[in-house]
Amino acid sequence: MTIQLSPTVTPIAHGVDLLRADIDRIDDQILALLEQRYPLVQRLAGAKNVTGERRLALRPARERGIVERLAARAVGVPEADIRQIWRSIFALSARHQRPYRVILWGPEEARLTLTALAATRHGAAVPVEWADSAEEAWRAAAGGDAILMLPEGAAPADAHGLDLIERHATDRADHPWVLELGRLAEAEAEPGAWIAPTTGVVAYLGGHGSYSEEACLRVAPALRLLPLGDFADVLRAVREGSADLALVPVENSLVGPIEGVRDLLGHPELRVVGEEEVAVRLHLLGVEGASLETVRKVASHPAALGQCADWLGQRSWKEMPVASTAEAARAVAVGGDVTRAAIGSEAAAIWHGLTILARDLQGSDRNVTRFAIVERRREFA
Ligand SMILES: O=C(O)C(=O)C[C@]1(C(=O)O)C=C[C@@H](O)C=C1
Repeated sequence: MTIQLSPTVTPIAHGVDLLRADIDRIDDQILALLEQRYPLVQRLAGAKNVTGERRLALRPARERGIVERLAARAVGVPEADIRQIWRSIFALSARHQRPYRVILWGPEEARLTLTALAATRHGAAVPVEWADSAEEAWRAAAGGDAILMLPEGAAPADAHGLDLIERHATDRADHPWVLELGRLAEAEAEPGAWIAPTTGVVAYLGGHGSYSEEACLRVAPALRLLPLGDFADVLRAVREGSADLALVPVENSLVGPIEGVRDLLGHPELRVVGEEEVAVRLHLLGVEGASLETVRKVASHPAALGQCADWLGQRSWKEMPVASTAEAARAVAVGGDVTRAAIGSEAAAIWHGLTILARDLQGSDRNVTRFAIVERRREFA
């Protein structure tokens, strides 16, 4: 759309009036476009179901995409100006979709920086409050209706459960970075929009024959597999860069959320980029010579033991929770003991040379585990 402007060469006495008339015409156009933009934002609120959960309406990845696209098109408007103008639009739009406030926390010397940053980032439309402690600030943001801004390193010990919205550089040596954190929608990237890398390393729990391995092979078959001992190690590998991707189970249709994973996923340097569902069949695996009569102890990951609770309830075997189904199978194979069995997949039986003593112990025909595909946030990469 091109707007008809007055000729630029005008006598100076009339120049100001004519220029202002042009500016008024452009402002009318901007307003007319905002009149069209606002209802679209409202409709998006419905599509995003921002009232359903206590989570922010803000979508930082989408905001970055818009600013990048506009900056690439711009000729005379600097990128910093585009970012500043659209930040106000985004903050107002998000606030119309679902009200939020900004909570600030930091030492005395960081207060000016934080106040100024909150104002430029969210504009005057968003209420700003100071918290009395780091813990209080964190709790407020974890409630889902507030954004927390604090200098890097000022987070309370053991803090988790918030997503990184943005990392702002400041001009202060004593607090060079301010983090902006909040509870974002589960997978901020649209499901399906993520494209698996074709080189690199994928970390997962367990080893050969685990369902996590199956999830990795489905999602990113070209990547080198990096099996690790527990969920904390798997996600640390992504944060520290020794893996490009991690796959971790978050929920199983029979036993619900997988213990401990959700908290670890809340780390601000991590980002869930997609999901993969894997149908899980669990079998009893033993060494040669073992049978249902010889077994006394059964080892597996607690979630797998839980999925077989009905079947195991009919026996008086001792249940041994271990780090993963693959680890259980490995230990049984190495032990060579007919009184011990593992619960795991057919692939685990093949990998470890075990015999399947009983099939499909899971309590339902439809036993599905949902895996999160996790990357390091771009800001930290
Ligand atoms: O795309 C969305 O999800 C929106 O809510 C729209 C919009 C926008 O104004 O463009 C608003 C807030 C979000 O942070 C990102 C984009």
